[in-house]
Amino acid sequence: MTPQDLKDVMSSGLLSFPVTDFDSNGDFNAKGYAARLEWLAPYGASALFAAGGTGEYFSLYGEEYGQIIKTAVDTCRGKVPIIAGAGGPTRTAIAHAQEAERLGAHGILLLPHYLTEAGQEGLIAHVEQVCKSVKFGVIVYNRDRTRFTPESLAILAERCPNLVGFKDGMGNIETMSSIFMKMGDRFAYLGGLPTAEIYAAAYKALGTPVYSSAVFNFIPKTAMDFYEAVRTDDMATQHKLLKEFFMPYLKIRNRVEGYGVSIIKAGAKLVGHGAGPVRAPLTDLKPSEMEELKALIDKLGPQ
Ligand SMILES: O=C([O-])C(=O)C[C@H](O)[C@@H](O)C(=O)[O-]
Repeated sequence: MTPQDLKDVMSSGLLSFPVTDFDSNGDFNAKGYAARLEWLAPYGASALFAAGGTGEYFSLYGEEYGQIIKTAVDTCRGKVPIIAGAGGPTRTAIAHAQEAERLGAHGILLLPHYLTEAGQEGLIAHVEQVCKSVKFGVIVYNRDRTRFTPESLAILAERCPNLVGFKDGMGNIETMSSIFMKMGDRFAYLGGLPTAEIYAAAYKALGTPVYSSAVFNFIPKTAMDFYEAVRTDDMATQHKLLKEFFMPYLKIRNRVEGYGVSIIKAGAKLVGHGAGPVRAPLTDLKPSEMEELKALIDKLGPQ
């Protein structure tokens, strides 16, 4: 897939980030992961991000990365494009980006670098080195310590023709608006804040209607229904789902840092597609929280 093809894929529809399956020892469970992707692929997401944030990229080790990307690419070939997460230190991000390309992924999402603060010049060098290490398309993820100004993105767009996408995980309307006004259709834009449904209508009003859904992992039909309601400006359906599901869901999610991922694995377990425990430093939901989440899911009806 060329970078332009990746940009086209990212320009419409709902995208999602599958969780990564671990067995009871906490090791990668390729069989479970393949079954998960087989289950999710027909629901109509435009692309799936393997080993992204919700896929616990930050907890992966050694050869697991390649095993996860290979499983995703092999399982979804001909069904749905696979964009691989890659991030951390520049050299790690490059090694993973190149491995993902070799394994047949359709592009990468460049996740934040590790720990340290960095100025714009350094961030530009980081992204440029990763982009230049591969031929396929790159989407940059604006989050945490890796935050870009519109000017930095313009420099990167000039230097890196294969940088085709911008995923926002910050939710700063002024920044997002300035970036969109400066870069226009040079990038495809992805609203990717945790539980992106909450921001979907606002981002659409800014001119960037595409978003990624983590809840797609356990309520794929509702996630697609919500996306359709955003696409068609059906505010009644959006408000009903926000009120009845997403707002009480946020109350559980916001109880503990890191629950943004844990609650997705909890939901997958509750709907019979368990992906095993999260890895430390994340923690799993407590039994009483599982009960609360189950009650919310049950109200939505069959998926
Ligand atoms: O890195 C990640 O997993 C994300 O931020 C994507 C999620 O799908 C996010 O958009 C969400 O939680 O809905």
